Amino acid sequence: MATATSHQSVVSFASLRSSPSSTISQCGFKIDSSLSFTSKKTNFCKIKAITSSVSYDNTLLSPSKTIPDNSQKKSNEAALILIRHGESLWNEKNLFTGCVDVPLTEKGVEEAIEAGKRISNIPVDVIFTSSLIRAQMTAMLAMIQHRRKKVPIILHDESEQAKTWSQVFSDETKNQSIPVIPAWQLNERMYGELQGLNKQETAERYGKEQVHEWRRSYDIPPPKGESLEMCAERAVAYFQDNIEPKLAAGKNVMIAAHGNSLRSIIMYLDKLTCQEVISLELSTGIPLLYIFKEGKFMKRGSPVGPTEAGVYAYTKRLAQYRQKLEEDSEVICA
Ligand SMILES: O=C(O)[C@H](O)COP(=O)(O)O
Repeated sequence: MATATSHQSVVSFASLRSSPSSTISQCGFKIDSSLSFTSKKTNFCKIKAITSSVSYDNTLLSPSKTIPDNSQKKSNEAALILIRHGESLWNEKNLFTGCVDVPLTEKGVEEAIEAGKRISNIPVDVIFTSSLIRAQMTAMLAMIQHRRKKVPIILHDESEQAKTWSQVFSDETKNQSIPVIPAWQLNERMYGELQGLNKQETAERYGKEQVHEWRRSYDIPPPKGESLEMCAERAVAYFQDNIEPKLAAGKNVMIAAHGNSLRSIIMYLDKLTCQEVISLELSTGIPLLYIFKEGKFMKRGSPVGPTEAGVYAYTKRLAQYRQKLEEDSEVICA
């Protein structure tokens, strides 16, 4: 169950963020108002080179015929929902997990369902997840709560055969589906030789400060693992290459990923410094909403519940979408 405290910790952190035009210099990269991300240590071209564009069946993104959904029209505005996966079996055991692929606990399942209720009136046209099961379970469980009742379908593009064998041959069915695009670039940071170790025991062995540095610093990697900076190089580059173009085309996007891959993306969206990102903690299963408009990301906090009026007042488009859902459910109930 999501707690008020965890929600508050995310929201209160927002007040610390720097102004939209701030420049990050302390940690070797600079973000300007055009939201470019360049690394001093790692050339941006190199970042681009390690990511590849996703290819998938675009017809799954085609507009619904039954709901003339404003979210489907070309627009300069779109919703972006970020969700850290629900509690995993290794979160429960307090083990460093990283890229080890463990499922959700029952509590994690409940958190994902609760997250889904919170965003059930917000349009979602395409979902990106990491390639790890805890993020995929979270995305699927959240989407089954959505009032629009579209079916999330994982797009397998690992081989030509996988693509061919998973084709859908009905336009109507495609219109009632949401493509789910898995990407390893959104995976949790690779925790190196800490994977599988108990967090408390590791702190006792190496000292609290050392372990805190490994877990939260920007550029100090855990032994043989990825620092947040290294994780950002793949996660933010993927976001820029594959997710931002969708938002720019007016598609509403949900990303289900991990504590550190999302911290790196939030650092980019909120233009946080490497000092500020140290205190950014993401709770499991708490959705965060951004509005992408005219090339800028506006943080809108965490939707508290499906009926919370405030969220829908953020933009006319969200309000219209919600109203349409209300009208449609009245027709169905009548
Ligand atoms: O990989 C892990 O162990 C967790 O998902 C995130 O861990 P952290 O809070 O130590 O970054």
